[in-house]
Amino acid sequence: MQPNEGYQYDSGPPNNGGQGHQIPAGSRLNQYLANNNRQAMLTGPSFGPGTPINVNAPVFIPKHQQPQPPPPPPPAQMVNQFAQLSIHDVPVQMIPFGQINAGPPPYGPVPHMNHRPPPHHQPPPSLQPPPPHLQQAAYDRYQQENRGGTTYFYQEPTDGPPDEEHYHDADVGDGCMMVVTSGSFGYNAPLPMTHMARFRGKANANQQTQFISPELRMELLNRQLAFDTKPDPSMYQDVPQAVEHFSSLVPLENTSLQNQSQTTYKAFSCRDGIYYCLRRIHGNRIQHPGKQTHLVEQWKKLVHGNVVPLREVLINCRAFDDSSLVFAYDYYPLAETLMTKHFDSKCGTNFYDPANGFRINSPMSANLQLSGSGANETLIWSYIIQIAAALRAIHASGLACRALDLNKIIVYGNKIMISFCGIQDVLDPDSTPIQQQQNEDLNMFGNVVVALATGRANAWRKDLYQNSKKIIEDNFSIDLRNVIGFLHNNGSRRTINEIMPMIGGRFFTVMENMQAKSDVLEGELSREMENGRLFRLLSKMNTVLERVENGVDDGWSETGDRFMLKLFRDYVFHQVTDQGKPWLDLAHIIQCLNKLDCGSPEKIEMVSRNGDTQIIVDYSTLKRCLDKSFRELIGTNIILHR
Ligand SMILES: Nc1ncnc2c1ncn2[C@@H]1O[C@H](COP(=O)(O)OP(=O)(O)OP(=O)(O)O)[C@@H](O)[C@H]1O
Repeated sequence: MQPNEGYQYDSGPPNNGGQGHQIPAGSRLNQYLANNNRQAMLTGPSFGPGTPINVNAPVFIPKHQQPQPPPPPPPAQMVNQFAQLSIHDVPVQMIPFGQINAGPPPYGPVPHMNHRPPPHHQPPPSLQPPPPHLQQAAYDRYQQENRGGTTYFYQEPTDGPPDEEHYHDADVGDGCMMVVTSGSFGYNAPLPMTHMARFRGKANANQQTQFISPELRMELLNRQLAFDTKPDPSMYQDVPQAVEHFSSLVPLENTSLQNQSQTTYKAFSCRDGIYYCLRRIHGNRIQHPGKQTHLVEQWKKLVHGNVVPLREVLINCRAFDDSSLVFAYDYYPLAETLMTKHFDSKCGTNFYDPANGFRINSPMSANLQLSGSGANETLIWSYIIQIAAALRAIHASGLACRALDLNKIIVYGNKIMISFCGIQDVLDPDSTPIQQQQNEDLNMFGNVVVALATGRANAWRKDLYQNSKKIIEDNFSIDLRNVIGFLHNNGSRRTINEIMPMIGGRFFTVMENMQAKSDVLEGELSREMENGRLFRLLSKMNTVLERVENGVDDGWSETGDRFMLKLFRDYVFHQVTDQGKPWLDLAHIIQCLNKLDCGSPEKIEMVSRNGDTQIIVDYSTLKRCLDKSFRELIGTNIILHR
């Protein structure tokens, strides 16, 4: 290796029994180091060998220089601290569905990495595919049980993870990996399910301050799982593989019922790689596209936080063996309707797997329960404010919702959104004046509030209304009664803006709550943003380090800039104390990586494992080494998948 600008090295120290290389007193190097950071030398801890070098982390001690016999294990405190910061390191036992079930293979494209290990690179024994008899044994370990129409595959209890990582059965959902429901629902969840269940372990203080909060993480993981669900094609023979540019259709409701006129699916768009919510209108042929769909463009332009955006309309679509009308909306994973949330939950026919947050409706939920717990007044006001905001935007765009009921309002996190807008305008182009249609929206809005307040989905019906009024008078504030009275007052001309004075100060409460949530999320985002940056840096480093060959250059990883990076890797991750104990400190790792990322002028001392080479180098040089090596890689024979 040639000396390079920005770093120096000497020819390597003699092996002096773990004392490291002594920098000669009076040498220019010693003076340089002494002048540079005198203060740190006086106060900083000396972990390194021999002369206390002015670096802000212990010097890497080559293995053969460590004192013999091998030191006792590091103090529990240090190890624990590091372990607490790591993701659970318990080996996760995952057996692909294809190996536990003689049925169809796992669905969806299995990512194929095309990884070709070099000839001398043997996978560790644990990664070798198990012999057939062991595969059978793996299959045998899975028990099958039918509970309430849902078939669970679960693993017989084994020795389990180490004590400190023990999860209660409820946490891992009986090791449940695969959920098949009777009838038409059979979702094959991807393998990460098992490890996601493990994330449910209690977070400790360190995790809470340094990483995303466990509740939010679980919520996001659950949503991710919903994105990843794939349908079982053998059970969904009537669901097409593709609908124009949409593929991987997953029913979001029971599609096997008789006489359904509309059904909903999650689908993946090959155009932009995003999931959408498709609403199919069965057997609907559009005779005059221009006339019937002229309001679609206006709906597509409507952008509001409480309205699910309409993205596309497919007319006369043949994918379902008829002429269907398909509306594509943004997809919100695990969103549920107000009907499901407040009226369905007690009937017990919805399936919810607490281990992975996987939620589907079972076929039994077809018989909707019309009574439920409803909602309390605070929640109802929050809904009123959000629905009013949505209607205000819709009406201001010269449109009317025309279909507003408990099934058309979805709950996503702590916000609610009006879904499936625009369908009515295409199905039933109406010549009624828009004010009248908007007035009708207010009536339907009133119905929703009455239903939520009374806990009966049809409480607004004429024959039940007197009784409903009585319940509301007995249990809710006069302000809420006034709002309902205003929304149901057909006698006068009304606009949605008139509801504002009735909402009054409650508006600020809802706004403050949302602001608080957004602050929390922003805080989480800023932490994760830093993690993402360091992850990219680590990925870059690891693609370069220990690469067996780069094109024709066999010694690529051991020479030049890569040699520097290897020493740096040891400096960052493989530090030991002067007693030879592993020195584990996440703060050190993060600090080093941050300095590398920004190319700090600060210098560090790196020592090769055999102790022959000692290098003083600044981070900016290391950054150049990394960038240059990575450029060399992508400039030669690497195929980049973006
Ligand atoms: N934009 C969306 N993103 C994700 N899920 C959605 C979206 N819009 C609706 N859903 C979900 O689609 C499912 C279909 O709705 P649901 O089955 O309640 O309606 P429906 O029974 O078809 O209503 P209706 O009785 O009016 O026909 C619901 O679980 C709902 O949460």
